[in-house]
Amino acid sequence: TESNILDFGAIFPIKGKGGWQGGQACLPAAKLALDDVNARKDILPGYELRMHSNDSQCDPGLAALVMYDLLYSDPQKLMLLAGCSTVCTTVAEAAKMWNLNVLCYGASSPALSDRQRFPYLFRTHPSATVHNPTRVELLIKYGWSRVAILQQAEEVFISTVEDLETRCEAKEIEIITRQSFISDPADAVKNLKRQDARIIFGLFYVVAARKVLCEMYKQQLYGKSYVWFFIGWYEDDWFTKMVNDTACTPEQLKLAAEGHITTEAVMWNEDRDEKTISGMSANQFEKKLNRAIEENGFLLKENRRPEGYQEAPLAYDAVWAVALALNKSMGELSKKRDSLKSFTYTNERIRHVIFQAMNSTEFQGISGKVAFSSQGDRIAKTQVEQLVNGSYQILGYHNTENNTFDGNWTDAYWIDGKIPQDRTIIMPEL
Ligand SMILES: CC1(C)CO[C@@H](CC(=O)O)CN1
Repeated sequence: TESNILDFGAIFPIKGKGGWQGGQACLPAAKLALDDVNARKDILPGYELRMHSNDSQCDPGLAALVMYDLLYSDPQKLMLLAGCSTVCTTVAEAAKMWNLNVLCYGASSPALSDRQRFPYLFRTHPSATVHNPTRVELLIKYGWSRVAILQQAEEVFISTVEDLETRCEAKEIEIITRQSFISDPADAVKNLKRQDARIIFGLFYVVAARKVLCEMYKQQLYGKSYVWFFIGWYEDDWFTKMVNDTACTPEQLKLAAEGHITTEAVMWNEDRDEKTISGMSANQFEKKLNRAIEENGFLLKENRRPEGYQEAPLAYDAVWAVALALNKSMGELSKKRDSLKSFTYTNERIRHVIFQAMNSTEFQGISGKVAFSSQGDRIAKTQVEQLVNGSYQILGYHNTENNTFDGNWTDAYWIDGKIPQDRTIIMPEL
């Protein structure tokens, strides 16, 4: 009966033209989690969790319409899930007017870590700033204190670089120059060369990254005297696939790319065989996910994974976080002879009970330990890789909570075995 059903809304970016269409893998993942939590007798006993979803196409305007429809069509929703930074910004900013907590599984913008604008927002997707403690620790590890930054002029990279600069200053690491470009990096790369930049952080989307590689090749800003840090969530063949969107051949891009280091948030539990709260390991989840993606019609086209495959564990764990928070809230409310069934969009008290429950979330998910900071940000590990002989090798993991590199760290590979210098060393006249 309706009385034992708990409803929440979920907005997925599926058929969009721009932005991230990660709903293609995240919606199937969320459905898998729904089946799993409803099969558990020890979670929300006597209740069934039901998800009402729609497509935002990663468009904030459409998301506002979809959210309005979800809120003004029965049954009433207890909270909202969303993906895409632009959509999460719109939904999280508006939802507070309906006393709804929001959980975003696919939003990386640092701007969302703002409790003033987004008082009831949580994210299972880490902020893009999660790379920065790792970037700084790598500089310290290899003894570099003079670095440069090259970034695309996009909001997510601008605010990430501001956080990176603050962290570098705190560790007395000099940022000799910060170059940005809209779509053509040629002049920015020329300025890096002019300033004799050797250790360079690159923050841009993958299409721009290919253009940067080509400029690195043409301007000879690669090889044994340079260390480039790129973002690690581009697809593995991002610099070898045959698309002629740059003036360089794949071989030239590969030459320029050799040796670069990447950082990325861990979204699949690093121990793929570890049992998680659902009883499944990440490997077992992946098998079920592939079947679920096919059943939802997002075929693994010419076995290319649909967009959002990497983030699917974040959506799966988001539904678990909802179930566990509502379960905890139910317990709290029953002590006061109250229940979630008395939630309304004007009821601040129950919103606060759910917020407190979500705020104290901590469980082992498919994406690793799920826990939130005081701004609702996902606390996550990062993975460090290096491109060696054309393929990515994992160097290790960085635990950003205690700021340590995990146990089995593999040292980086340097041409002629020498760590590149961060500046030209003027040898004194002997
Ligand atoms: C790692 C990435 C690709 C960063 O963008 C996220 C989407 C967004 O922030 O809009 C999805 N995950």
